[in-house]
Amino acid sequence: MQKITETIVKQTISRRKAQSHKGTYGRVMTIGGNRQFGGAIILSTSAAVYAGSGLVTCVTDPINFASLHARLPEAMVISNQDATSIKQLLPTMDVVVIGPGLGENYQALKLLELTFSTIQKQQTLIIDGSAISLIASHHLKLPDTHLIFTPHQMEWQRLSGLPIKEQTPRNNRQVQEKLAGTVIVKSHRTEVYLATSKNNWRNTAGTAAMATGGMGDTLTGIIAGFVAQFADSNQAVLAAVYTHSKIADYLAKKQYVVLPSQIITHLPEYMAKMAQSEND
Ligand SMILES: NC(=O)C1=CN([C@@H]2O[C@H](COP(=O)(O)OP(=O)(O)OC[C@H]3O[C@@H](n4cnc5c(N)ncnc54)[C@H](O)[C@@H]3O)[C@@H](O)[C@H]2O)[C@@H](O)CC1
Ligand SMILES: Nc1ncnc2c1ncn2[C@@H]1O[C@H](COP(=O)(O)OP(=O)(O)O)[C@@H](O)[C@H]1O
Ligand SMILES: [Mg+2]
Repeated sequence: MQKITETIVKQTISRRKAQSHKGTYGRVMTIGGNRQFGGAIILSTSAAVYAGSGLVTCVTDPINFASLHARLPEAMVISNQDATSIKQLLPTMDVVVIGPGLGENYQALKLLELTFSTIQKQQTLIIDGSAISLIASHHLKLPDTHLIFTPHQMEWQRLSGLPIKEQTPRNNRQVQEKLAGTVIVKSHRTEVYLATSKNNWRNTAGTAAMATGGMGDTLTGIIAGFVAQFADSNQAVLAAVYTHSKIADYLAKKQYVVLPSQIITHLPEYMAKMAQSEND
């Protein structure tokens, strides 16, 4: 196992070029948030905006529009029932996140299937939460695109068939090869199995102060923002995993629990610090 450290973050986050605009920094679509789990997609979308994505569009149940906009006027919205707009806009995105708070009912399944049939080869699809559980329970065929799965250990058990005790690096890698995507197995020491490299990676940051609902939803937005902006996708994934946990470690010096929204608020400052020390 290789260690994910701050060096990777410093190598990944570069200073912004003066001659740039929002189009330079990537388009992200976040899909999820039913009536029960609106908070999950608000966290994912907020993390994508605060991580620096140029333009972010959230596809969710319209019941979540007002609460999302009250916290994050920067995000655009589309109703999760508006298949025409989704089909039209999804192919223009660099990165799509699906799953945070999506739920597992019939409507959620249809939205996941629509996403799979609309996504293009050159795009990146981050698959999280309910979307992972739906793929496992309905044995869905995966689309031909750049896939990033972000299961916690229980979701990984559902998707891979490996009980948590048998989730060894060797077994995880075997299933990753079948899925043909990058797999991030989240735990107290998250592991990353990159699709285009044989190296396996383990996070060196993270704290039990992160063990609270919405923490993984937040990670999806950070990964989306980093992949949308930075040239090397593998580096971007590793840097995102570390950044999420490192900000939590910093806040946990003074806090018993760290809230996902606090990590989001601290993203721009941490990223500026990393960009300044780019070549240190
Ligand atoms: N504010 C919100 O709207 C929230 C919505 N959420 C959404 O709720 C849906 C269901 O996700 P959940 O993860 O809650 O439910 P799941 O039923 O998929 O898994 C949760 C259970 O898995 C077990 N588990 C074992 N190892 C674990 C590990 N390493 N990390 C986490 N859990 C582990 C725990 O017993 C835990 O109760 C997802 O769509 C998710 O995005 C959650 O993220 C919680 C917050
Ligand atoms: N004890 C812990 N130590 C380090 N990181 C943790 C710990 N507990 C949770 N995390 C991190 O918090 C996130 C939880 O993700 P997940 O279970 O999907 O949350 P949710 O679905 O509620 O948003 C993961 O990134 C995981 O690595
Ligand atoms: Mg989760």
